[in-house]
Amino acid sequence: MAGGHYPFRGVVCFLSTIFVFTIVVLNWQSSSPNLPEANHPVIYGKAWEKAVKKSCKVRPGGRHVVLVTGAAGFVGFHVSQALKRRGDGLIGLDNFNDYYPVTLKRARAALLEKEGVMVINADLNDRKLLEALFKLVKFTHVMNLAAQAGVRYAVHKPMTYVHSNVAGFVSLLEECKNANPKPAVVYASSSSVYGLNTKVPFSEEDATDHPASLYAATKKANEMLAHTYNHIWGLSLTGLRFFTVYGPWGRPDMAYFSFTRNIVENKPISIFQGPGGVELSRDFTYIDDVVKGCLASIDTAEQSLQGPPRGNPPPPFRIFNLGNTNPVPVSEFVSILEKHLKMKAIRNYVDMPATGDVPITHANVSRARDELGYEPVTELYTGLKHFVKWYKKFFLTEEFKGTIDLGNYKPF
Ligand SMILES: O=C(O)[C@H]1O[C@H](OP(=O)(O)OP(=O)(O)OC[C@H]2O[C@@H](n3ccc(=O)[nH]c3=O)[C@H](O)[C@@H]2O)[C@H](O)[C@@H](O)[C@@H]1O
Repeated sequence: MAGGHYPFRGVVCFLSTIFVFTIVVLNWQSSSPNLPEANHPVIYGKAWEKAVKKSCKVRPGGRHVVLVTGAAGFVGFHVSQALKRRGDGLIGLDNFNDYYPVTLKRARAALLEKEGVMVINADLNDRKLLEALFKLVKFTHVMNLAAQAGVRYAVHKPMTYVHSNVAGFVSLLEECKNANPKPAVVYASSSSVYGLNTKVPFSEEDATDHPASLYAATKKANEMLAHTYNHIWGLSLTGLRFFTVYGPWGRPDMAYFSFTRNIVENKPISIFQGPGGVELSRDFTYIDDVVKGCLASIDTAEQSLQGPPRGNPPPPFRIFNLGNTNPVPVSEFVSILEKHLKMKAIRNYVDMPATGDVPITHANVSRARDELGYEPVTELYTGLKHFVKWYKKFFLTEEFKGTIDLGNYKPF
């Protein structure tokens, strides 16, 4: 009797395994912080391919065809705009993760789309999509600005840094080395790789063996991974160490943005102090200067080796500091914000949390000056003036108020 039930039980068992598996996969997908929500639903369809090609068309004045990752992010948005405006063809990629309000990322992407730049909603780990893109378009360059940013958040969500900055970067490099032609790659590193170094200003030749945060460690990992792909596959790789980049359309998790918001809303701000009440200083660098450095890196990058390396020397492996060369204590930077906002900040001086900040950043940019013609020209006073003007327009004027809804967002 019981024996008669066994085949039936087998079927039930099989079906429930499938059911449980499906639930697990669906759950995993919905809990994945970086799950792309397709804004270009007909991926791989003819219309999609046509749109990709249109976005990548080189116009008069342009030379390159660039894949810009992190295009809906702060630096990626500005770099994409600058490339498009000078005639280069490009496609943007972004996973629109919700580390900070997605409304801001969508607003940046919408502006890009208006200017003819398609921004695809996808993650760097989406190998199928990358493969399809590289098959469809002969990219001359890849500008990798996609990353899980933020120094302090890494204490709370280490795995999202591993997912985007480490796994995502390797996935991208794999596709670059498989592509035909192989593009030259420029990627974002960070001043944080200098970590606990005490010798200032920071030079590219300095050792970077003591990262103070997991974020910094992933950026250092990017540089190391880049080295191996340069060495083994002959990919052209250029790393850019950005120094606290700020400006219009910036990141609400960063101090200049969150402080502005709090000052305007009459809320207190916390100014971190190091041991012994020492002020932290940052080499705040204005976005327009950084964009020039990014474009010059693309323009001066040698081609990747095409075909198997077969003992041919790889193109130069390059790393540049893109800073302002003038560190400013955080409280002085708050005073400048107060002037532009014509409001007083409620300042709370607090001990710096043990979440990975370093006392000072200060860039030596001689190498970038020599090889890229990089010259930071924007004083902090002027740069913050531009930022405050933008902030007032989008968050305080009747015309634009509400177009970028930051809700109750508070950075870590
Ligand atoms: O240049 C870099 O390498 C890094 O610059 C910034 O990191 P950070 O310099 O920490 O930028 P903010 O978060 O804007 O902080 C600026 C300064 O304000 C301080 N701060 C921040 C937040 C706060 O509530 N209070 C405060 O005093 C920080 O300690 C820091 O000295 C970016 O967030 C990183 O993604 C980037 O890689």
